[in-house]
Amino acid sequence: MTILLGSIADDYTGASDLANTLTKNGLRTVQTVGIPDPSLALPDVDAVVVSLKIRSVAAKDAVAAALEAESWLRGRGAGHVLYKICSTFDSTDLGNIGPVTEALLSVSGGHIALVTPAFPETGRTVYLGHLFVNGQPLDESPLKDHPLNPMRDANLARVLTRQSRGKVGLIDLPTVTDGADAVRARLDRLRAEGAAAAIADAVFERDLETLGKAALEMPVSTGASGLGLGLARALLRSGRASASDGENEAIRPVGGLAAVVAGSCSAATLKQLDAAELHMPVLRLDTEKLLAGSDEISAAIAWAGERIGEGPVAIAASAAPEVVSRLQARYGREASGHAVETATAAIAGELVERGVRRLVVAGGETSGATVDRLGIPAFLIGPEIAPGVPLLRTIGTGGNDMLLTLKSGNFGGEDFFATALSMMR
Ligand SMILES: Nc1ncnc2c1ncn2[C@@H]1O[C@H](COP(=O)(O)OP(=O)(O)O)[C@@H](O)[C@H]1O
Ligand SMILES: O=C(O)[C@H](O)C(=O)COP(=O)(O)O
Repeated sequence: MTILLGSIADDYTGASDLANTLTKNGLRTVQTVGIPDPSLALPDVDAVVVSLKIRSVAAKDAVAAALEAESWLRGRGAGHVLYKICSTFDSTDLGNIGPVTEALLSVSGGHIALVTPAFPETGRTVYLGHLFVNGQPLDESPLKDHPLNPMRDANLARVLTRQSRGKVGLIDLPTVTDGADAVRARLDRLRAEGAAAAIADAVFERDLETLGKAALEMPVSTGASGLGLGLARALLRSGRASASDGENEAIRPVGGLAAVVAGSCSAATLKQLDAAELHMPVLRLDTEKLLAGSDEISAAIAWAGERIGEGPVAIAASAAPEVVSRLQARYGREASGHAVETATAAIAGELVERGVRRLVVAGGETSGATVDRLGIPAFLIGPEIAPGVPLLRTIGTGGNDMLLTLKSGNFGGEDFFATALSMMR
């Protein structure tokens, strides 16, 4: 298998989001979970998105995992590697967007990385280096209350500088509007001034097409699905890739029971759970009792066992910011996050043991913990359920196929869970 484009995603929902965008824009794409075992038969594709769970780990560990994935992707022919980060630039001052970007540059011969989280289709735009989420500055959006990495600064050059060794420059919207040559010239000037990365403005898809065309001439870039759109379209327009119809066997029914497991505490997910409660049983986990040592996992499985034969059920740890803050104040941010992820993953594992074959998971870290617990090696990309969220079909599970949806916390409309379950047969 020789691929054109490789990507290293810092969480699993972000990986499926990007895989969805690449597929929609004509690239045959597969999503792997980490570096696949050599025995795994992957389909012939143009792009591979390697899912890693490195958004919230120590920078040195994120760098090591990313470099291993980069080497695997280059070994399969990837001429360009996109480090896929969150469209809301989820990170803390301790990394990892800066350290991983600089590490990828150091091994690829690249000198400067174009960086943009813009993804206008989902309301993420960048202007003068400032990120806006549905028109709100990042630090005034719900992302300011994220459980693991509250985003308190909309100026991405400042955010990236705080976690990078090199300087961070800006490619402003007028330069982007002047086209790919102007972007390249700006990158050359910034590199000459000692910059290792440049935040690029983007408000419309045409800006992403310009940035993708410019970025593709370099070995590395960093961004969200919007930059993936630009890279895909640049590959097709250059003739290096031929458009695929996106048809594959991902949508073939798997049957079995169905469930939703939610760990995202985003405003979107909380609304989606409230809407789901109108048409399906929803269990809200008591995370205080969970962390105090009560066997909430067994209780949740017993609750599900009484209901799941009648139809899909949802089990959610998700809670409002003030509830999350209380738990974090008592047990610590990282410890409570990890404990809850471990619990929701264990619940998902027990549900699959009891016949669930169609599973919707809400949350990036939550999805990573769950997919790792289920031991899934890779996914085929199915149809889009909502912008940024595709249906996925497992591969490499010995014929015991499952359909999954790994929903980015902030994505999807209020009826997302009903829509996803209706498409997963
Ligand atoms: N009630 C809760 N209290 C504290 N942390 C929680 C609670 N529910 C979920 N979490 C944690 O919050 C984090 C949510 O992150 P993630 O799954 O990536 O969602 P998102 O996609 O919205 O960022 C996870 O670490 C999860 O374990
Ligand atoms: O928003 C994005 O770019 C991706 O979908 C993503 O990274 C989602 O991460 P989350 O933790 O599920 O919000």
